Amino acid sequence: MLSLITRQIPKSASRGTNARLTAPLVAGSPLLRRWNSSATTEHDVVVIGGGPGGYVAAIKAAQLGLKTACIEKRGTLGGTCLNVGCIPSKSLLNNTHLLHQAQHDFKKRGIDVSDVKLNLGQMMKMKEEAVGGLTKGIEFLFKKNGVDYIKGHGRFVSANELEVDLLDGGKKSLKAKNVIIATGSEPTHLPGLEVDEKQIITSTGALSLEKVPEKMIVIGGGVIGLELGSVWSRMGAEVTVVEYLGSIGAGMDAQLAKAFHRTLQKQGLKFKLSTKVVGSDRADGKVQLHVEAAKGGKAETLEADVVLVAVGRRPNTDGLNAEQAGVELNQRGQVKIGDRFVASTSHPHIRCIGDVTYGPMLAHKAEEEGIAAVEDIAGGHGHVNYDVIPSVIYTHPEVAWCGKNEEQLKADGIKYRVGSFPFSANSRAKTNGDSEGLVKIISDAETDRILGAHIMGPNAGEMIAEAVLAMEYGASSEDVARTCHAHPTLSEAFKEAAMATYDSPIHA
Ligand SMILES: Cc1cc2nc3c(=O)[nH]c(=O)nc-3n(C[C@H](O)[C@H](O)[C@H](O)COP(=O)(O)OP(=O)(O)OC[C@H]3O[C@@H](n4cnc5c(N)ncnc54)[C@H](O)[C@@H]3O)c2cc1C
Ligand SMILES: NC(=O)c1ccc[n+]([C@@H]2O[C@H](COP(=O)([O-])OP(=O)(O)OC[C@H]3O[C@@H](n4cnc5c(N)ncnc54)[C@H](O)[C@@H]3O)[C@@H](O)[C@H]2O)c1
Repeated sequence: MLSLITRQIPKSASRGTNARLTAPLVAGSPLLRRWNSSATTEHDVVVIGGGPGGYVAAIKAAQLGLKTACIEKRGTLGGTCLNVGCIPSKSLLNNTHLLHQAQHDFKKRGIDVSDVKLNLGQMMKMKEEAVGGLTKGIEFLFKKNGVDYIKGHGRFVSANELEVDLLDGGKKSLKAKNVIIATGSEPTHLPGLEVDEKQIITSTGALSLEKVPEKMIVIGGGVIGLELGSVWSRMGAEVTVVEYLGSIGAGMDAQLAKAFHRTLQKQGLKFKLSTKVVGSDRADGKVQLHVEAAKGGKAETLEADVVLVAVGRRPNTDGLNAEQAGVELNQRGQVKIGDRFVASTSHPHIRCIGDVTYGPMLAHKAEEEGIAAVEDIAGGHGHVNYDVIPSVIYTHPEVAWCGKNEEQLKADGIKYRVGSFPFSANSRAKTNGDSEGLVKIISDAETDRILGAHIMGPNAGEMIAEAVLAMEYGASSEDVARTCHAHPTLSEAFKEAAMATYDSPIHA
């Protein structure tokens, strides 16, 4: 029986209503006429920052008929994500995966290739082409939607006035009825390790190394460390990940974190968990990294050609002069926001979204917030359901999750049931010879509502969309298990894991 209770709007909705825009803005609506009839040349919305949060907000605002400008200092649009984040890292992840397959996997599949070699220059060129194409694509979207793209560094002069140091010289002043701060984040540095982006690097340097280092140390076993550690390991570097905590994966479900750790070890990555970095030296073209047990004790020195510092990112409000507009930062440097993304109690027309404020530092989270903030400005009800924001680590296998993990539910005292299904019992994964990992679904012990989904496996990043949709609509595990899934697909593993929460799966 399908449980009716699970069809209700999730009580998890944390801001606004579940409907995106309860009062839709259509051409000719009084709200739009009010914006359009404004005689002044000031902008209705000025967005500071052209990353996924900022550029999406700017396009949405223009689509809603608001006169919009977006200030970006980088010289290209797309922010961290398109320029030095999601996109270039995924290009390298995809191509190094293919390289690894060609070198280590093709033979067993009956594909004989010889002399497979890395052409690093060509791989980087393809990455740059992907970045160039996509960033220019946003510029095109700005033109198409009539967003004024202002290239330069923006700062507040007052709550309604901004000044821009233009990239090609000179200054420009803008008046704004509404401002959206979307200035993103920057890599966090570690004291005692001076970043030069050649030997001691951040993720930005790790996307553009000119040769494969023999030995690479990655500080931080979170998302960046594992993705970019995998990239360079596949290209032939000996990679050691030094992680302060006792597990990898920056907060993923503990069972999956253990399985993932074993898988990455099998792929050749080495790990030093519960280990902290206490200093570094440089000599003879090498970096000596001094580490010791996190809780004190055994000390040792590790040596590497390149050290990647991947210990998190910090919100970026440098040179924004935000205090001028009553904007406050918390202890972590994040812009404090209240309801509806409002960033200044004295000036409610100033909003803030994306990495520079609370929440997971993810491009899709920034985008959702960008749209919701603009819908709020336009008089609708912007909404982001923070309980169903997916996370993906794009290694191979991928790891993806959404909602709560077992540790969080235990801490919250919520009774739950777990259903798991291994890809080794999924016909498509077996046929593809790519069956490492599992799907794990956690549902409420009383209502069967899905509370969390955790996947390690091929294409986990695509599969998690099913969990996100199910959770957004408040589905039960049984709803998913009784939904027909095509055969043979990896998604059948998702169905069987759902079945396993309340019954026995068929194929395991
Ligand atoms: C290596 C790496 C890989 C990543 N991979 C993924 C992934 O696969 N999936 C995912 O969801 N997330 C990923 N992320 C995270 C993602 O990039 C960020 O969450 C996302 O870019 C945040 O968007 P944003 O718009 O808030 O900020 P940003 O993308 O940081 O954009 C902010 C922009 O504002 C500009 N700016 C700052 N101050 C000013 C100013 N005063 N005036 C004018 N312009 C200014 C900056 O130049 C920047 O371009 C990755 C990050 C890194 C580093
Ligand atoms: N696929 C993706 O969605 C993706 C990819 C890359 C980055 N990002 C985003 O970028 C952000 C930054 O990524 P990240 O990997 O730098 O941060 P992270 O928070 O994911 O991981 C940082 C890791 O470094 C460890 N650490 C912190 N200080 C340390 C120290 N002194 N010594 C050793 N270990 C230490 C932490 O315990 C943690 O495990 C993340 O919030 C992530 O959401 C997302």
